[in-house]
Amino acid sequence: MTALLQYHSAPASRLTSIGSLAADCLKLEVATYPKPGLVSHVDNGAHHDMDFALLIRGAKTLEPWFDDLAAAGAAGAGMDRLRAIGIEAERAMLAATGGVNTHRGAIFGLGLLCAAAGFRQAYAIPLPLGRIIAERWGEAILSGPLPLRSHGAEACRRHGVGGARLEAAQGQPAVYDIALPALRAGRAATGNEEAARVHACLALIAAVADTNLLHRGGATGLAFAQREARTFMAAGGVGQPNWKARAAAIHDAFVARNLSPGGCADLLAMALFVDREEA
Ligand SMILES: CC(C)(COP(=O)(O)OP(=O)(O)OC[C@H]1O[C@@H](n2cnc3c(N)ncnc32)[C@H](O[C@H]2O[C@H](COP(=O)(O)OP(=O)(O)OP(=O)(O)O)[C@@H](O)[C@H]2O)[C@@H]1O)[C@@H](O)C(=O)NCCC(=O)NCCS
Ligand SMILES: Nc1ncnc2[nH]cnc12
Repeated sequence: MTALLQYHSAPASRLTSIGSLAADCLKLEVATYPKPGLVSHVDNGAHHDMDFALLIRGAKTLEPWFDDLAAAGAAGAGMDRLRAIGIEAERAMLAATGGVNTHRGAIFGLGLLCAAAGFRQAYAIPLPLGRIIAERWGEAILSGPLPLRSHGAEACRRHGVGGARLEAAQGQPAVYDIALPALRAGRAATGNEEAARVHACLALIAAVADTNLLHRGGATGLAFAQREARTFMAAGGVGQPNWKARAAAIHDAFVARNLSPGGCADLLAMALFVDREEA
């Protein structure tokens, strides 16, 4: 694959559009209600330091960094280079949000999808983006530096889950196997894009070991969140007549317990990106 890099270069306009699509997907995720415990255009969920405007500001700030990641992917960058850009993007996000971590997980997961999209466009390789991530960067993701004190790393150590790193190294299975089919089923059931996003979000919460839920609520919090989401999905998700009231009741129950599945919010945005990029 590396030899190809000397002879091909990616069309700049297509690469530029990757950052804008990624930022749009982050904005669409925020503009989705009811998402249990999460911030939306309606309320701040279980968050005291974030609101809709702050998350939109965070998303806008990241657009050029997603473009840089796409360009780096197109240029054949290894994980060290992507990590360096990701750390700069984290700094830019924190500067724009007054120090609030709005999108650290998204910089990582969506950033890797952008790098894979750049690579795929540059070499016209018709593989799913998740597979490109796993094959090109999977090993380096798992063997890379581990933050000692991040909430996610702590939750992984304590509860034996894989978190954002393992998801990415395995080619984003929650995006491909859970969120995308749910997004499409939600669309087919309702013809409504926001309802389809709610359906995908609840499907993710039902299945993913979100380290934010573990950090805030421990194993009990994660089990509660998964049980609520599974009951909602088993009753038909957004296919049930009173779906909005039921999803809003789950949202209220998460807020009352201070639970917020920030990882599932990121995975929803990532599914929206793959849905568009691989269409
Ligand atoms: C590899 C890193 C992602 C670091 O990961 P780690 O797990 O060690 O650390 P965290 O800082 O906790 O970040 C992980 C974030 O990933 C999201 N996430 C959680 N579970 C999953 C999952 N199962 N699958 C995928 N993604 C998941 C989640 O992000 C969202 O939550 C953020 C809010 O988090 P936090 O501030 O902890 O939460 P609060 O509850 O609000 O805190 P308090 O108010 O209680 O204090 C929000 O940002 C969402 O995005 C996890 O938080 C990575 O950061 C890394 O290595 N970076 C280096 C740069 C790099 O390599 N970049 C790659 C470039 S392509
Ligand atoms: N909508 C949202 N609410 C809270 N945390 C998030 N992280 C990413 N999107 C989020």
